[in-house]
Amino acid sequence: MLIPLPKKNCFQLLCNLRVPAAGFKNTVKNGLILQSLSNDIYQNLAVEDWIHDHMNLEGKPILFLWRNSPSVIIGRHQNPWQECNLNLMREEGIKLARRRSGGGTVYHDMGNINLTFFTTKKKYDRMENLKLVVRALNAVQPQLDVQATKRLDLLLDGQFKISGTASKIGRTTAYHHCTLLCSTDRALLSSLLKSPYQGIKSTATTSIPSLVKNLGEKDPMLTCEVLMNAIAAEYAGVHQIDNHVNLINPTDETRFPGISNKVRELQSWEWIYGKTPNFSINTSFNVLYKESYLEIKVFINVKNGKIEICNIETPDHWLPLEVCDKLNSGLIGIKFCPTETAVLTNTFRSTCPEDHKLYSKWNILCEKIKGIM
Ligand SMILES: Nc1ncnc2c1ncn2[C@@H]1O[C@H](COP(=O)(O)OC(=O)CCCC[C@@H]2CCSS2)[C@@H](O)[C@H]1O
Repeated sequence: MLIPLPKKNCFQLLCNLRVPAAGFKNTVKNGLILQSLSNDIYQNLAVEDWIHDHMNLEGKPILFLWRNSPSVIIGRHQNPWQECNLNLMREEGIKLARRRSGGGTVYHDMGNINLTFFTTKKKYDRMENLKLVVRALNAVQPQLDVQATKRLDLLLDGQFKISGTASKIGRTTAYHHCTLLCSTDRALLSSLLKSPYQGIKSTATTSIPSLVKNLGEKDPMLTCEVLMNAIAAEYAGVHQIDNHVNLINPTDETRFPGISNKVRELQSWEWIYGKTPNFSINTSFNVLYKESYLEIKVFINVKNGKIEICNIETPDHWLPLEVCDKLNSGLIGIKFCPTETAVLTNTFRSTCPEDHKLYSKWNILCEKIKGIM
């Protein structure tokens, strides 16, 4: 539930984050620089939502700087099964988030900076923002060859992506957010952003993979801290504001009334997986039986993240038809996720008669089905 706050007051709330000094309100009139104290992707995305929903940015743009612990962030209209390796993410404890803006999937860790440029819809200008970032980079290292592309990536040496862009345009307010790779784990980035799932058909937005590089690999002086300060200084110069970075705590309900509800929504299964555009999976796998392989065919249709149609076909000399049908009908309506499937298949398993062969085939089948989720 949104707590309706007059938009003007919200700006005062944020202005007051700084130790109040005489004349402070005058010095922040033309803009504000914020930096999050949190490294939690859901909390930081909630700050973006909160500012977008509550602030009147007329004549007062905001730059928000933030970093996250390891997370994969998909675009608003994407399919996580198509974009990333969910099994690897679960193993490595890497968070998955769906953002409100469109576009492709990126990986964040503490070696990646995120910049959000909030403005009125009228003042929204992504190329200007990227030029500001390029100037800040060149102020630190004049020899860097960084250029913005037509699709608003930043490329290093004409070929390596160091920044990706996305945006959200509301009725009156807009934001442009982008990443900046300083010292991200590139090996992990590329293994996480490779989907192992076969046979997915969907209309979801697909990402555009690029060769990536860290600025720190070019010059070790280019750390996240140095670059955040340089960008803040350039922003302050452009907007003629005090070059002070206001540290904010996204869990502070007195500063951001209603923010915990936003965090909860961003963390929910319904938002992350449930908002996936409808899709189907048409695949098959082999199981070894009496020294030869048998093919198991799977067709699953997923609507709002839940299984709508399920058609698993096993050779009936391997698994009795009624057992397979039991699985097909049991899966309908449940979340397309391994934990829900495990609950269901464990319940079935316990109703299995003391038939060890059947029990083991059932196990193999259930593990394979969970593996595609
Ligand atoms: N952190 C990061 N920075 C730059 N490029 C990346 C990153 N992670 C992955 N990639 C590369 O970009 C493509 C996807 O490119 P694609 O163009 O499809 O998508 C984007 O760029 C989206 C940028 C979203 C920025 C938001 C800002 C705050 S929250 S997330 C991916 O396959 C990798 O090759």
